[in-house]
Order: sequence, then C-alpha cells, then structure tokens
Amino acid sequence: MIEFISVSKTYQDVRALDDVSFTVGPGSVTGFVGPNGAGKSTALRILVGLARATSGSATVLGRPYRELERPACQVGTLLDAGAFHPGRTGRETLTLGAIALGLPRSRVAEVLSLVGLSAKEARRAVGSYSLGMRQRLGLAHALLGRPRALILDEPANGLDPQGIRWLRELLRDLADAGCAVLLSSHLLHEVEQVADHIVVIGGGRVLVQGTVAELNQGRSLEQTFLELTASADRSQK
Ligand SMILES: Nc1ncnc2c1ncn2[C@@H]1O[C@H](COP(=O)(O)OP(=O)(O)OP(=O)(O)O)[C@@H](O)[C@H]1O
Repeated sequence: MIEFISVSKTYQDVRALDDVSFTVGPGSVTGFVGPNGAGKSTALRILVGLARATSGSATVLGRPYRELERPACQVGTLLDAGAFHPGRTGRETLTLGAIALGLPRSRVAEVLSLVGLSAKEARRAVGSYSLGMRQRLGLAHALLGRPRALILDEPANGLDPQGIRWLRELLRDLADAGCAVLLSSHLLHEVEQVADHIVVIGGGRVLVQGTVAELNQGRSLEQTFLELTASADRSQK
C-alpha cells in the first residue's frame, strides 16, 4: 500500500504540492497524471525520501520509505531510466543490483526474461540502448527484489504501442500478485492504457481521482483532464 495523507510542499515561494491525499492499494495499478510542473516528481521524490514534505505524510507499506528495512527489496523504483552507467552492459547493471541487494545472480536472468530483454541485448552497453530498452532495464532493476510496491516515473516513455501493451500486461500481472503499483506520466493516453485507477494532479492539487471507468462516464477522460488542468493552471496565475 502507498499512501499520501495531506501532503504539502513549498519551495521558497512555490507551492509545489497542496494537501495531496490518495492511496494505492495492493492489486491496484494507479496512474498519477498531470501536466508539466503539476507536482508529480515532487510527490514521488517525497515518497522515496529524496525530499521532505512541508506537512503531511507519505508512506509505502505502512512506513516512510527511509524507515523500511531493506527498502529496495520491498519497494521497486524507476525514477530515471537514464541514470544507469552507459558503459556497463545491461547484465552487469542488473548483476551489480542483485549483489547490492544480497540476491542470487540467477535472479538477473529471471528479471531479464520478465521484461523481455534477450541475452544478446543484455550483453550490450546500456549507452547503445534505445529509450524503450532503457525503460525495460529500469523495470528489471526495480523488480530484482520481488517488491510489494512499485513506484515508476514515466515508465511508458519511449515504448512503442506493443511495448505499452506489454507494460500493461506486466503491471497487471504484478498487481494481480498483490503488488501496489504507482506510475506517473504527463501523457494521459499512456496512463489510461496501463492503469486501472487514475489520480489527476494540477497546480499541486489532486483535481479528480477514481477508476478509469468512473472518470470516463459521460465524457472522455481526456476532455475532463484538459478542462481540469487548464482551470488549475488559471487559478495558479
Ligand atoms: N527544487 C526545486 N526548487 C524550486 N521549485 C521547484 C523545485 N522542484 C520543483 N519545483 C517547482 O515545483 C513545481 C512542481 O514541479 P514538479 O517537477 O514536481 O512537477 P512535475 O509534475 O513532475 O513536472 P514534469 O512533468 O515537467 O516533470 C513546479 O512549479 C516546479 O518549478
């Protein structure tokens, strides 16, 4: 379970988050969507302990991330697929991750297969990977410790339509096995295709949240999204 309770964050004079509350239960794939500057990265950074909330609390599996025992084994994170060393191969990157987590090296082949990277691709330097391959590698890294919660920033970025379908199926299988999955994106149509619940954020506030079916009632989700985020933008100015 991932939980934000009344989280606010102010940077000098910028109110990046304003009283944000939502929950991602086990078995849910929740999309966290909003335009550029809406506050998504700030919320994820607070969730994994990289930034401190001005008020409120953000917890994963019932505790602040920093207080979890061996957090990387319980919570998988993919915050920046470009963060891996370009000179290492995919397999080396994952092997280092497995060693750091105290996992057997056999786990590397398992996660490679889970994300659909071949043995040949895994022997290539990460610097030669396409963005889609980097996303797959980042997911493989996040899955090493068999986490019960997954926090993914823009995981569909760079994936082609088949890749998006593959991501949906992978995240659905993980959620069906009890994982709580939170993924952020500024692209509604990507999130809509992958998530079952959606939280729309704009101007640092949660504008609407619910299942994709609930939010789609009567009018397209895209229309609702555009209207809500435009009015949040106007009220900020
Ligand atoms: N370190 C910082 N110092 C000052 N202001 C910041 C800082 N980080 C973020 N902000 C501001 O907080 C607001 C929210 O930014 P944030 O990066 O969380 O949005 P986002 O939804 O992740 O955007 P994007 O989709 O562009 O990544 C923006 O107004 C941004 O300029």
